[in-house]
Amino acid sequence: MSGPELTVLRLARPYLKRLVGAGLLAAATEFAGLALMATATWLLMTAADRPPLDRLTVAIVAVRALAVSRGVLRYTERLAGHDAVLRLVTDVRTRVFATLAARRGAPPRTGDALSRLVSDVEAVQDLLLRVLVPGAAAGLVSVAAVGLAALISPPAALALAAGLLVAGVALPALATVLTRRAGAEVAPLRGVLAADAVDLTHGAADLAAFGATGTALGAAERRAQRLARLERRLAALGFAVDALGVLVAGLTAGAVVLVALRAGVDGVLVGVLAVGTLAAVEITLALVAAARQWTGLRSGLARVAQLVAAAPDTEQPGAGPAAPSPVGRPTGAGTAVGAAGTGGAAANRGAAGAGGAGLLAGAPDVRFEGVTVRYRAGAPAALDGFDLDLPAGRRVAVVGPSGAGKSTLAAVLTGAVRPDGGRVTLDGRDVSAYSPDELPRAVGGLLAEAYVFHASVRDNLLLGRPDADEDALIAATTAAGLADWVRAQPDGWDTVVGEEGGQLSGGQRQRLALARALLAAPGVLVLDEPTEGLDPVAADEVLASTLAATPAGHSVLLITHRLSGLAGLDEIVVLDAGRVVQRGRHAELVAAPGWYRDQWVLQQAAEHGYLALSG
Ligand SMILES: Nc1ncnc2c1ncn2[C@@H]1O[C@H](COP(=O)(O)OP(=O)(O)OP(=O)(O)O)[C@@H](O)[C@H]1O
Repeated sequence: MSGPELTVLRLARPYLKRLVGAGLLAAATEFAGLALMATATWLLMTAADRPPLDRLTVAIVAVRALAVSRGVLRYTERLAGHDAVLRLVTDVRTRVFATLAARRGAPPRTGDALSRLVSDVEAVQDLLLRVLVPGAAAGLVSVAAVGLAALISPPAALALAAGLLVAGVALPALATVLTRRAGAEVAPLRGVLAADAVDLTHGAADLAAFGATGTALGAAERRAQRLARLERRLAALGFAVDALGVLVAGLTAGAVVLVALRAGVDGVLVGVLAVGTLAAVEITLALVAAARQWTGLRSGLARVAQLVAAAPDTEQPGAGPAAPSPVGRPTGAGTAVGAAGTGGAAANRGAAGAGGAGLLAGAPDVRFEGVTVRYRAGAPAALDGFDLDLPAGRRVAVVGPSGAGKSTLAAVLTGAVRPDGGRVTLDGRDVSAYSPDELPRAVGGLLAEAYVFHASVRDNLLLGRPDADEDALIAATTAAGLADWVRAQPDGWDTVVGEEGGQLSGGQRQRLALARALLAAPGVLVLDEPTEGLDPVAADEVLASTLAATPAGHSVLLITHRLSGLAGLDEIVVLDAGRVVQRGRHAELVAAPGWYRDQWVLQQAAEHGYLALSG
C-alpha cells in the first residue's frame, strides 16, 4: 500500500478506533459464519448415528447462538464501519471542495470537479468499506481457521493454509495484475465524460452553429464506448478470477479431506474439515474482490490524495487527464483518452480565411419572407411578418430596443428556431431543408452569449475550422483585437482559457468568440452583439476591423445595440416588437425622425457628451 492509500489512512486517523472496531466486528461476523458451518456439519453427521440427545445439546445451542450472533454482528459491523467512513468521507469531501474552490490557476471543469467530488471521494469510502475492513477480516479469519484445523490435524491444516494462500494472496495478485491497466483508465475517463456532458449541453448552441456537434458528439461517444469496453473487460476478468476462486475452494477441500483421511482423522471431523475449508476459502476470496476493487479505486484515490495534499494554489494547470477539446483534440499533457482527431463534418470544409484567405462556398442569397415566431401560444410574436433580402455580399445591421426580436432573427437564420409562419430561404431553399452539417457552412457566426470551451485558445478558435493554419489564426485574432494578448501569454495559442472562458476577462472572451466566428468564415456571417463588453473606443475599432476582415462576397448580418460604426453598411433595419419600423442607410436614418435618430443622439451624448453633438 503506497502514496494515495497512506494519505487516505492519515486522514482516517481520527476515526481509527471506530475503523479497527469495525474490522474486528467484521472478523467476528465471518468467524461466526465459519463456526456455524463447522458446528452444523458436526451436528448433522453426529446426529446421523443417533447418539443420546445430551451429546448434541451444546452443539444445538451453539448453532442457534452462532446463527443469531452472526446477524447481530453483521449489523453492528455495518453500523460501526459506515459511521466511521461517512464521517471521514464528509471530511474528505469538504477538503476536496475547499481545495477546488480555493485553487488558482486553471480550475477543473464542472463535470470533472463533480466527478472528483462524487466518484473519487466515494473511492475513499470503498477503500475502507470494501477493501480494508473485509480484507483485514478475511486475513484474521484465515489465520484462525488454520489454527483450528491444526487442532484436528496439522497436515490437513497445512493443506488448508496452502489453499488459503492461493485464494488470499495469489488470486488477489493475479486480479490486480489483470485489471490494473484498465482500472487506472476508468476514473479519469469518467471525469472526462462528465466534462463532455457539460460542454455538450452548455455549448450545444455554439457547436451547432459551427457544425461541430457531430464531431463533439462523436468524440464523446468514442470515449463512452471506450469506457464501456474497459468496464466489460474488467467485469469479464473479474468473473474469470471468481471462477478460479471456486475451483481453488473445491481443490483445497478435496486436498484437506485426502490429507485428513490419510492421517486417520475421524470421519465426522473430516466432514467438519471439508465444510470448514469451503467456508474459510470463501471468506478468504473476499480478498480477491477487495483487490479488484482496489485497482479500480487507485486512480480516483490518487486524484483525491493529490487534491488533499496540494496547497490550494500549487497544482499546475492542466494536471490530470487531458482536457479534451470540443473538437476532440487533446489539449493537455496527460492521458489523451480517446482523442477523436479532427475528422467529421467540420473538418471536411474547404479552406477559408478570416483575412480573406479563401471562400468556403459562395455566400447564398438569404431571404426572410413574412417570418413570424411566437415562443408561446398567446404570447406576443417575437418576430411578426419579418421580411428581409440579404443577397450574397450584402452587409446589413439589425438594431432595435431590447426584446425587439433581433436575436430571434439570428436564431431563425441559423436554424435554431423554426418560424411559426413565413420562411427563410438560402438560394431559394428553405433553411429547414439543410442538414445540420450543411447549414453551418453557409450561415454561422457569433451567437448571443457564445460559449467558450475549457480548452486552449487554439482549440476554441479551431471549432469552426479545424484545418486553419497559423496565419489564419493570427488574421482572425488580430481582427478581433486578441492577437496581442495571445502573444503575451507564456503558452501562446495553447493557453487554456478555463471553463466558460473563466480565465479571460469579459472583453477577451467576447474577442475570442468573435475571432472564432471570423475564422469559421461562413458565407453569411451572423454577429450578435460582437462588441458587447468592450469600451466604446475598442468597440468601434473591433467592429471596423471585423467588417474589414470579412471576405469580400460574404454577407454579414450584424445585430447590435450600438449604432456607432454602421455608416458603411448597406442597410440598417430597425426592429420593434418583432416588426420592421425603419430601414435605410445610416445617413438616411439619422436624418429622419424615429427610434434610430433618437437612439443615435442618446448614444453619442452618453459617449462623447452633448457638446460633441453640436460640433
Ligand atoms: N427562448 C425563448 N423563450 C421564450 N421567449 C423568448 C425566448 N427567446 C426570446 N424570447 C422572447 O422573444 C422576444 C424577442 O427576444 P430576442 O432575444 O429576440 O430580442 P432581442 O432584440 O435580441 O433582445 P436583446 O437586445 O435584449 O438581446 C422577447 O420578448 C423575449 O422575451
